[in-house]
Amino acid sequence: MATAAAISLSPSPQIRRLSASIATPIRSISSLHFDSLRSNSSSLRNPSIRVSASSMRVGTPEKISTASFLDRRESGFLHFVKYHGLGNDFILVDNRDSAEPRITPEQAVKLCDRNFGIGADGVIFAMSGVNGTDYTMRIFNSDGSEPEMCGNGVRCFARFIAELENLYGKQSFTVHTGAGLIVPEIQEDGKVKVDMGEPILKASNVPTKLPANKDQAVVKSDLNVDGVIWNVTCVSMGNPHCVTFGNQESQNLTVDELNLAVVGPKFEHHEMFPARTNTEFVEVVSHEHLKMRVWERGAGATLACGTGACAVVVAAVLEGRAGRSCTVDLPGGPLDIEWKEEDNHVYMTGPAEVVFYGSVAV
Ligand SMILES: N[C@@H](CCC[C@H](N)C(=O)O)C(=O)O
Repeated sequence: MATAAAISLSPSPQIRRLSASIATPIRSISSLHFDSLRSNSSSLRNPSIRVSASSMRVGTPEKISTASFLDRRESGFLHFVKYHGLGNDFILVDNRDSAEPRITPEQAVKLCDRNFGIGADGVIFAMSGVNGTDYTMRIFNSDGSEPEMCGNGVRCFARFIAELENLYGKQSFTVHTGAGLIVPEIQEDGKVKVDMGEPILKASNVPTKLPANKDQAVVKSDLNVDGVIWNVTCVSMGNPHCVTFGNQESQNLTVDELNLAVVGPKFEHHEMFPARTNTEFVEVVSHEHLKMRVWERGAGATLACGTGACAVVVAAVLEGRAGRSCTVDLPGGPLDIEWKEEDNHVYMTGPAEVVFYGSVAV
């Protein structure tokens, strides 16, 4: 099977070294016979033990101990677990022994590549807690930028920590993120409910340069995108979101008809968003049911965005389109979102699943 030949070499020696080393994981990962992980962890010590990509079957590695796999510390290798939350997928790295991410943003870009790498929307690092929190979560987007928060990612993070620490049943953790304190709770059914904190509406803190209303928020404002006037509401869930339900041509979007790849980047890089933005395009199905597609800052079209779904419910309430408790359908599946009146916090509930375990030479 071709491996190294498929790797494009970059000009800088550092990146060249990385490119060459990625040749190993591509062969290893594509050749892992996932069912073998259940009963024979020796295949992990020698991932090329099974070399037939055509025989690859993906199974959930129920019996393997994540902790013992990730405990291995051969220099030059990064052991990871790939997770997804409704198809929003991440490479999870045990980084509890260091205050710096174990790979660089440039390496993250390579690993996230869906053709030449592992393939993911981002890399998440599980680190020790600070200021009394249990853990710290950091994340690199697939373009190497570092966002403040990731909703689907923090659900995966909670399940990853539970695996690392051999914890079962209901568990909750305090997690320090760039968006402040986030509290995920693993429920008995395996889903994760996350206290996502309070939404930020003050325009300058979202941040957006769009003119704010008297409450300093941007709600149902006009945004000119290449001559089309969109109605947008801007919400930060620690990271910036621009939520739209329609434009001058179509007051109520049919999201399946959108050409996301064309319109998404125009929002992301719009001059009104100094830190770029995530954008959610939303269709109101009913007062408790919304459907959205997302263009993520630094990752493009993804199958789901947890912070985005939270921002959508906040925007829908502010625009009087929906109630505080909604099911939000994303391309990868539904999330339950509640913006609680009592504490002003947004709560998100949804799944997080292991996809596979792997090692890459870095
Ligand atoms: N998919 C995530 C959001 C990840 C960060 C985002 N791309 C950004 O740059 O803000 C989620 O589930 O929230």
